Amino acid sequence: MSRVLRLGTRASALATTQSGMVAEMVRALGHEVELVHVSTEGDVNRGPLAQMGGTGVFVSALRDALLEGRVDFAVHSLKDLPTTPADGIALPAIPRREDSRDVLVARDGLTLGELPVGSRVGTGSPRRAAQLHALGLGLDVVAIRGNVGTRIGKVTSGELDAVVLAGAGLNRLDRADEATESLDPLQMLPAPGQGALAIECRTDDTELVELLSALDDAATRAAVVCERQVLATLEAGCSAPLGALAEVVEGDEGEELWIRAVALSGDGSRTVRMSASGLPGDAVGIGTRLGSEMLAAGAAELMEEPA
Ligand SMILES: NCc1[nH]cc(CCC(=O)O)c1CC(=O)O
Repeated sequence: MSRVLRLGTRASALATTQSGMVAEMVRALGHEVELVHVSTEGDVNRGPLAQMGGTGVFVSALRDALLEGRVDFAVHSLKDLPTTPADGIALPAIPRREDSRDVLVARDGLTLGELPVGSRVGTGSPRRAAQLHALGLGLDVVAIRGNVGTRIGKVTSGELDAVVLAGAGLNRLDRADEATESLDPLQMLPAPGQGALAIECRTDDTELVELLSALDDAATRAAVVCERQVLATLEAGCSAPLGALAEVVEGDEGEELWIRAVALSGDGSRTVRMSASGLPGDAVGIGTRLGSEMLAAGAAELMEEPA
């Protein structure tokens, strides 16, 4: 391709790092890439995300820039993408996911189990808050927002005893060594799509759709499609108290997809926890089945209960 490819990115450290990683992947395929900054409502407005129209606040400005031809492609954290496809926007690549787990960054190197009763643990995520409450450790869950640096700063300053963050974000910012524990998904299931990147471009830019599809990882795509199908079936948004984690593993008869999911009441006192498995090619079907079973068990009503 002879043109220079313009990669639209938000200005945050995590967004520019993720875009930089993808820019390198595209350059490795032999193409020229330049980064173009685009600001979004989620960056400008510092209020609680849940009051900002919920899903997609970080996403729509980049999609507008794509559709208006100001940029050629964009990188999102997959977990921030609404489950409904956008008109004119293609998702040619979901690169290989590395760490999907949440991590704890606590004072004095503490793990979750070592935090004393009454410890102040910060998170802005209803999913993380509900799962923290559900552990029954007597933690005081404090609502916070801000970028990774701001959140960790509240532990460094002594304002909080710990915060919970996506491990992938810390790894990408080269701050993985600040995590004091990677949380076992048995205790803390991640958000659907957590840790995976989504690369978007215009559907009608068929040349670029084809080029970017070289960066797609089929196993990661199957896993996150399944996780997001649970979310869609439960008609929940990215800020719902819902965790889901799927993996493609080698079984006796070839590849199998496994998924675990949990829906919680806001205060974590009630949970619907279920799992399913099947063939990776049936990721949508597996996610729909699991979501339907969770609905039948009352998951939708649970998630509406306040914190
Ligand atoms: N909610 C914002 C957000 N969107 C994606 C990530 C981390 C990177 C990822 O999950 O891929 C984060 C930060 C966090 O949850 O700690």
